[in-house]
Amino acid sequence: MVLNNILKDVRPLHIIGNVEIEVTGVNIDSRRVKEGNLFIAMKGTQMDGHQFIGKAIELGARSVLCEEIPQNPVDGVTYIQVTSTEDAVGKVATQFYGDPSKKLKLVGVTGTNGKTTIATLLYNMFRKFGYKCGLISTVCNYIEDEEIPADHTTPDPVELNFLLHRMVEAGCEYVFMECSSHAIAQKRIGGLTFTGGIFTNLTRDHLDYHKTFENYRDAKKAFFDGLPKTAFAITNADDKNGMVMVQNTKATIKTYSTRVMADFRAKILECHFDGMYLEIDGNEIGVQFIGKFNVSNLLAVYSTARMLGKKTEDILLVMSTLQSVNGRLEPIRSPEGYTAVIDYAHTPDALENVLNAIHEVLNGKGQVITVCGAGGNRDKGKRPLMAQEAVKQSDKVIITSDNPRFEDPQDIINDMLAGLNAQQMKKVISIVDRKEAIRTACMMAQKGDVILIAGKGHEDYQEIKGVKHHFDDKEIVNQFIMHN
Ligand SMILES: CC(=O)N[C@H]1[C@@H](OP(=O)(O)OP(=O)(O)OC[C@H]2O[C@@H](n3ccc(=O)[nH]c3=O)[C@H](O)[C@@H]2O)O[C@H](CO)[C@@H](O)[C@@H]1O[C@H](C)C(=O)N[C@@H](C)C(=O)N[C@H](CCC(=O)O)C(=O)O
Ligand SMILES: Nc1ncnc2c1ncn2[C@@H]1O[C@H](COP(=O)(O)OP(=O)(O)OP(=O)(O)O)[C@@H](O)[C@H]1O
Ligand SMILES: N[C@H](CCC[C@H](N)C(=O)O)C(=O)O
Ligand SMILES: [Mg+2]
Repeated sequence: MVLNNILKDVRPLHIIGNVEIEVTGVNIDSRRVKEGNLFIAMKGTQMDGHQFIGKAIELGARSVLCEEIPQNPVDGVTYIQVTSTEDAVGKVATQFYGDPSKKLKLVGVTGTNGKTTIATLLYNMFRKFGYKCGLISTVCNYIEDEEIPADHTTPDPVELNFLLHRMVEAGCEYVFMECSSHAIAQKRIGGLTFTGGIFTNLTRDHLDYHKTFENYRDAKKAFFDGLPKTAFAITNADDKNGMVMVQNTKATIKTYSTRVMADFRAKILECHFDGMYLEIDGNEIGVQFIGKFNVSNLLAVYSTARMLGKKTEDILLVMSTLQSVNGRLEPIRSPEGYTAVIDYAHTPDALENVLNAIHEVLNGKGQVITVCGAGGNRDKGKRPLMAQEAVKQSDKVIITSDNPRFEDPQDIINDMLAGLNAQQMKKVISIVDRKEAIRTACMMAQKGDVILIAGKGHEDYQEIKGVKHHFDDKEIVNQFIMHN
C-alpha cells in the first residue's frame, strides 16, 4: 500500500522524503521490523520508541512516523512528524489493513469485571445463531474456530487491526472484543468503528497505572465518548458509575438492571448448584450459571443481542444452552463430596461476588476454604482489601502466591496480611508455594465443603521474574483429588 494513503487520517506537522513509496507493513516494535515497513516510534511507560528508529531502519524500515525527527535523517527514508504517535497509530493501522472494523459489526465490552464472560458468551451465542464470528479476549482470540493465543486483553493497534482484517477475510460478520482500561488510555482502539459498546461495572483495579479512581473511570468513559451516533451504548444501571459512562456519548443509550427500572430487566427466581431460573423481560428461563453477577452478565448479553436485532425467544433459547467460560466459577467435584471452584477473581469486588455466589448455593450447609493471592507489579492497594474480602466470607483462608512477576512473593503476602486484625488472622494461614496451598486446602476439605481457588482462572502459567512456568490450578486440583 502507498504511504500517502495510509496517512489519510493523520495530520503531519512535517514530512521529509517521498510519501508515494510502497509500504509492506506497519510496526511499533523495532525488533519485528521487516524490509519496507513503516516504523512508528511510540513513547511507552518503560522506553521511548524514538531511540529504536536507527535499529528499525537497519532492519529495513523505509518510513518512520515519529514525534521528533532524528538529527541526522537517513537518505532514502521518509520521516513523518506528528504531534502524538499514540493518537496516530490506530488510524494508520486501520488504513493499512483496509479499515476492517467498518466491514464488521464490532461490539466492545468495558468495565472492571465481566468483560471476558460477556464477550465470550456473545461470541458463543452468535455462532449458535449461525453467524461467522470473531472474539478478542484475555483468554484467547478466535477467528471462527481458529485459536490465536492472547498476550493482552486488548492487543496493540497494529495486531488488533491485523486480527480484524483476518476476521474480514474469513467472512466474519460479528466480532466481540474486550476493551481494557489500559487499551483505551493508550488509544489501542483508536480508529476503530464500533457498532456498540457495553459497560459492566467499575470497582477498584489498576490504580498502579491510572493513579486515581477518577482517571480509571474516565479511561473507561472515553470509550463511550468515542462511539458514533449510529452505535448503541448499553450500560449497567445497577452500577454507581453506569450513567456517568454514557453521559457524553452520541450513541443510543440503553440500560439493564436487576434492581431498578431499565430498558432490559432480570431477576432470580431460583438458584441451585447446577444453575438458576431467571425472569428476563417477563420470560422465564433456566440457565447453567450461578451467582448474581452472572445475571448481570447474561442480561448484558441479552440486551446486546436485542440491540443487534435478535428476537427475545431466539435469544433465550440459545442462552439456556450456554455454559460457563473457562476458569470463571468452574466447579470440580471430588469423590469425597467436596467441590473445588476455580475462578479468575483478582479484585476485591470480584472476590466478594464470587464468595457471595458460593454462599447463595451452599446455603449454610458446608464450610468455605479460600485459596488466593495477588499479582506482583500490579495495584498494591487492592492487596489488603482482597485479604479482607476473602476472610469475610470464608471459614479458612490460605493466602498464597498468584503471579509474583518481579516482586518477592512473601512481600505480596505480607501486604495482604497487613489488611487483617488479630481476630481475622485466626482463620488464615499463608503458604508461598501455590501448589502446596491448593494441596493443603484439598486435605482440609470435608464432604459438603467448597474450596475457592481464586485469581488465576484459565491461566496455565505462573509468571516469576519474567519467566512463565507451566501452572494450571485446574490440573493441580484434579491431581490432588485423584491421589487422595
Ligand atoms: C503498561 C502497559 O500497558 N504497557 C504496554 C505498553 O508498553 P510500554 O508503553 O511500557 O512500552 P515500552 O516497553 O515502554 O516501549 C515503548 C515502545 O518502544 C517499542 N520498542 C521497545 C523495545 C525495543 O527494542 N524496540 C521497540 O521498538 C515498543 O514496542 C513500544 O512501542 O505497550 C506495549 C506494546 O503495546 C505493551 O506490550 C505493554 O503491555 C505490557 C506488557 C503490559 O503488561 N500491559 C498490561 C498491564 C495490560 O495492558 N493489561 C491490559 C488488561 C488489564 C485488565 O483490564 O485486566 C490488557 O489490555 O491486556
Ligand atoms: N459482572 C460481574 N461483576 C462482578 N464480578 C464479576 C462479574 N463477572 C465476573 N466477575 C468476577 O470477575 C472475574 C473475572 O471475570 P472476567 O474474566 O469475565 O472479567 P474481565 O473483565 O474480563 O477481567 P480482566 O480485566 O482480567 O480481563 C470472574 O472470575 C468473577 O469472579
Ligand atoms: N489482566 C489482569 C490479570 C490479573 C490476573 C492475576 N492472576 C494477576 O496476575 O494479577 C492484569 O494483568 O492485571
Ligand atoms: Mg478479560
